[in-house]
Amino acid sequence: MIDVSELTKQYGGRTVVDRVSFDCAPGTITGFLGPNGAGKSTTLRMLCGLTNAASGTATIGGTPYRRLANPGREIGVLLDASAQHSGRTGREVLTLSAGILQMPRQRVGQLLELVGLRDAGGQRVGGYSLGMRQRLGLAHALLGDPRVLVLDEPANGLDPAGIFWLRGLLREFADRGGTVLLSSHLLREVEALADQLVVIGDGQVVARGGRDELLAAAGVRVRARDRQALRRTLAGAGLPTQELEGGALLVHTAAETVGELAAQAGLVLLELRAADGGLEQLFLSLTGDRPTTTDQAQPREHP
Ligand SMILES: Nc1ncnc2c1ncn2[C@@H]1O[C@H](COP(=O)(O)OP(=O)(O)OP(=O)(O)O)[C@@H](O)[C@H]1O
Repeated sequence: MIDVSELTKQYGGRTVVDRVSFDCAPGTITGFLGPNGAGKSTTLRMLCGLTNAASGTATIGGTPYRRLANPGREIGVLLDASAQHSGRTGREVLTLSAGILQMPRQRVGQLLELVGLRDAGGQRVGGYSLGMRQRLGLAHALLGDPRVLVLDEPANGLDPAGIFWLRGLLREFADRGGTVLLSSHLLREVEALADQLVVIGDGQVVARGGRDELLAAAGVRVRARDRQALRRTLAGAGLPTQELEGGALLVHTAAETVGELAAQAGLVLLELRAADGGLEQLFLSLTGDRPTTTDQAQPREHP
């Protein structure tokens, strides 16, 4: 369990993280979203004890990162995949860390296999692509068999197959009771992966909650064989509708509610899904910013 409470940070007299609070429960994946410079990385760095907070607290299982006896066994962290020793091989990097974490050496081979670097384990990290460094960073984060993962832009540099693989890996980790917190600009990625969302804009949390519940605010697109009957049914349940192109209706409620009402009324639905834009619309309306919707984000360096 991650618990962030009233976390605040100033740089040069400017508040860049402003009383940020949220928590992440075991078995869930939380997406931490916000435009460039919103304060995501700074928040994650404070959570992982890399930057001091001006005020507020951040704990992992009730303990601040710096007071964890063997942090790598509790929390796996990947904040900057490019910050790895370029002169060592992937296998050496993991073997050194396995020693520090007191993990059995055979775990190194297992993890290289898991992240798809079995054949590249003997190559120097300096020759790795960004996607390979990201995979190595994930192996590193998973090395101590932690219950919590904190990942800053983990999909950066991964190709579509890599992103698909990452999704499965994180979902399985959460399904086994792990807690995942990941930041991303890639809204479609987060939409597909996270069950909880924390949206930050200008240092402040502007929305947080279940993904489905937050997306319901963006509305549902529904199309029935008999549009007028559907409109009457929804209106009868106190749900006003708006006309969309293609004969569809926009309604502000959960898709499940629309489906149930339609079924009760014996209506045939031809389409029922989150309204176009989904998370992107939500993000824009909350932060007034333009998100990155393709895999173009670049890693940042932190002084
Ligand atoms: N070490 C630092 N010194 C001074 N200002 C900093 C430092 N680190 C971050 N900032 C500033 O704090 C603000 C928040 O930065 P942060 O990196 O946390 O944002 P972010 O949401 O992670 O952005 P991005 O998505 O672009 O990585 C920015 O205005 C940034 O310029």
